[in-house]
Amino acid sequence: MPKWTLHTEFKFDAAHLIEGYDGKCGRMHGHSYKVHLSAESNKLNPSKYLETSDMVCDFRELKWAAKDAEKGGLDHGVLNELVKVNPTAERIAEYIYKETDRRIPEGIKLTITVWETENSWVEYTE
Ligand SMILES: Nc1nc2c(c(=O)[nH]1)N=C([C@H](O)[C@H](O)COP(=O)(O)OP(=O)(O)OP(=O)(O)O)CN2
Ligand SMILES: [Zn+2]
Repeated sequence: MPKWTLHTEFKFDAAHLIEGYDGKCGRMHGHSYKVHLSAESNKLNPSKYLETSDMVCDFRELKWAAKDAEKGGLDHGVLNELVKVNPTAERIAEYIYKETDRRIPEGIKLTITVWETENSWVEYTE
């Protein structure tokens, strides 16, 4: 069976605090988040910008979170307001997974990796 795996990376800057955290991370502060996203599929699909079935999904659909928070993304946003859960790296990765999954065709296996700092990252998949 054929298999395609897309990989893309992007960055966004955002503020957050971890609610209930006993320490410095409980105060509002910022991170330059890096996100790596992979999308695996056994078939190709049409997309918003291409009618023929020649893409797993459009790279542009995978990178929505890099957009300005005022334009539907997470960049320069306050994550506590945007993601509606306690914005640990784990929850941010889960949020990006769910939001990306609903924008792309069915049958694509996503894996999301979020770096909160250069040395600390989390991977999320379902
Ligand atoms: N499992 C998790 N642990 C922590 C998270 C998280 O999202 N998941 N988040 C934080 C804080 O957001 C904090 O800002 C990051 O902490 P840290 O890795 O310590 O980053 P620093 O840049 O402050 O690193 P130092 O080595 O302390 O300078 C904490 N834990
Ligand atoms: Zn933090």
